[in-house]
Amino acid sequence: MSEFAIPAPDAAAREAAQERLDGLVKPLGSLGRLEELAAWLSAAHGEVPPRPIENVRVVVFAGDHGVTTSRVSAYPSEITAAMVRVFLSGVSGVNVLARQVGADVRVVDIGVDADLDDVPESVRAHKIRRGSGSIDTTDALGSGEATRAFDAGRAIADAECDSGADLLIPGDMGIGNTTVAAAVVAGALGLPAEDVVGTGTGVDDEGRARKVAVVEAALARAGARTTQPFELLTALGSACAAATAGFLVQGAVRGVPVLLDGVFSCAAAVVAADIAPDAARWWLAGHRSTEPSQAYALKSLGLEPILDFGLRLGEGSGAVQAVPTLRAARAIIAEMGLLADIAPD
Ligand SMILES: O=C(O)c1ccc[n+]([C@@H]2O[C@H](COP(=O)([O-])O)[C@@H](O)[C@H]2O)c1
Ligand SMILES: Cc1cc2nc[nH]c2cc1C
Repeated sequence: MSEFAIPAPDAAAREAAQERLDGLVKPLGSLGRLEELAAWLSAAHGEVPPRPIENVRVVVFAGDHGVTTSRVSAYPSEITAAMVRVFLSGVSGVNVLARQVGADVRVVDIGVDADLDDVPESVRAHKIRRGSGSIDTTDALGSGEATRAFDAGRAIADAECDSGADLLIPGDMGIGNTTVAAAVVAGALGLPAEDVVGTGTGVDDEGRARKVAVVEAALARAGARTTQPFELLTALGSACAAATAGFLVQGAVRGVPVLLDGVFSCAAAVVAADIAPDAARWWLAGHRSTEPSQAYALKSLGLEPILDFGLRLGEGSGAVQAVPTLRAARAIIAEMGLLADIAPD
């Protein structure tokens, strides 16, 4: 039994939605995935039609990863801290894409390997530590840090829900985090490193081989600890992975839909689903990343991404791109006419 009280989506609303969708002025089932999303949203909101999706919140979890010392990224780790300032100045990729759909973006320093004294205190309020251990040689986190980070993620989701969020999007910023995501997915699902490791920000074949070696060493070091989610986060994850997992679980506790993004949020989702299995009922997958471990994560969660645009930016950017599609799904069930009104008797 999970210790989290997660509400069940409304099965009667889902059924009523399906009935309405079947009666709309179109051939049965012809709006495909949009119909599925409309029914999902009706169940989440407990009403047909579901409410408009107005208050979309992206939270970018920023943190560093000790694996960068093994040259697993195409970019230096200093980019992580620099990008925090870019999010705050409003010119990152996700800032721009979020403005297109009227979504808010908040960045939180969970584990950046720098003292960001110049950024607002609210950004640093949930900081767990500077960086994380290099998982091939040592634990990512110290004792109690995975729980503290998980609770921080829950508190962040609570604050967003308290101020009226009706859709949560987890974003990520962390050089080296595709290596950690691959290790987390491989550890949780029992997969070989070779199958899950991708090219991240764009490493060459040698860079990818270094990533595989790091993940192999990390999995060997973690051993059977991968069977317990908080142990897995401690051994193979990071403060950001744990905080993102807490954010995803708390969205579900609050009954607020969550749109997962790329590889990092999906890796965190696999662990979050181990911690609170019913939480996944409140999650949709925004887009398909180019990272192989995201595909394994989505498969294990039974989620089919809404978009497949070849995005590999992270930050919540792919999920933000899927927001108009979710709104379109709501619009069809709210606004389309009925076939019965035009059909001959
Ligand atoms: O979301 C994805 O699927 C994704 C795929 C590749 C790279 N990223 C972003 O790039 C960074 C991690 O890439 P890397 O190569 O440093 O491991 C991190 O900041 C992620 O947000 C994100
Ligand atoms: C510039 C830059 C921006 C990013 N946003 C997410 N990951 C990133 C990695 C880099 C290198």
